[in-house]
Amino acid sequence: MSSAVEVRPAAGASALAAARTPTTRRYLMCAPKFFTVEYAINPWMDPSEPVSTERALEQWGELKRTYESLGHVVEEIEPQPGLPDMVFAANSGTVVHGRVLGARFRAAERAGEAEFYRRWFLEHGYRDVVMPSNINEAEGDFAWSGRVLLAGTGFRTDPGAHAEAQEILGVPVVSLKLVDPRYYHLDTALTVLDDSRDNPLVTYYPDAFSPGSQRVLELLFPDAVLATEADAACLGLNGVSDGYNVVLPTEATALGTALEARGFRAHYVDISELRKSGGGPKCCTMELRA
Ligand SMILES: CN(C)C(=N)NCCC[C@H](N)C(=O)O
Repeated sequence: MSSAVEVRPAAGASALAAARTPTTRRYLMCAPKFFTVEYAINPWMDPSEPVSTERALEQWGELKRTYESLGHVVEEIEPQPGLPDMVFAANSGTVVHGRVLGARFRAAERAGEAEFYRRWFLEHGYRDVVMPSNINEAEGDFAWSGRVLLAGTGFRTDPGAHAEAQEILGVPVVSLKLVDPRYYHLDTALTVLDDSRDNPLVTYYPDAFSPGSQRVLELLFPDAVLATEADAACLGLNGVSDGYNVVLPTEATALGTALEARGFRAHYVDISELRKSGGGPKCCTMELRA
């Protein structure tokens, strides 16, 4: 990572606020050129509700420009007709320390996306690219937190994919069980705010997790920012952080305020059209970690 700049919390911020350090990120995104909601594979999707592809493109463009204005590098993959959910790039690969674990989707409707992303990695110089045998929806259920890969299961990613990720990526994996179908992917219930090795921090909505997984999160992240039902219900936990700047859906102002009290800076984007498919900022953003 590069361009580390230490940012001090504003005067008057809570005593819990720490110095935050943003680092430049590389993201892979896919324009929602063919975005529609024509099937329902999660509770947010209603194919009878009208969807504007044009509006989705505008919102996605604003998200991309937000990252660029924060100094991040955004790569793009070509969208493909017939794959309306391909905009959710985070579902198609987990990249940690330059190693890539590809995706295997649970729904037949999304299965075709994985191969386009695999090819993108190979064409962009990635040599260590492994496609999984278990169902694994990539960063939808895998979140790198600096020392361990947090791994969700319960709705999409198979529990067996967690051991596979550990073996292929060579990092410790901690399994977490999701229990609320509205929060079907880990990244709808938890955001990594700081993925530095020495100071990892997350925010999460406890009720989205089984009691055992809640205890694991408490042990791993005793200082975590606990999100409310209202924060989660607008997909507020589908945020993207660079260690200081956190990009959140427009409606997630209460969560944004809580994060600012802890020394982060909230940036809001309207993702209302993409949310009709059950996605938010993080879903549209795969991080390419060197
Ligand atoms: C983090 N990511 C990527 C997500 N949570 N993904 C949104 C996927 C939405 C899609 N309609 C689906 O149901 O698969």
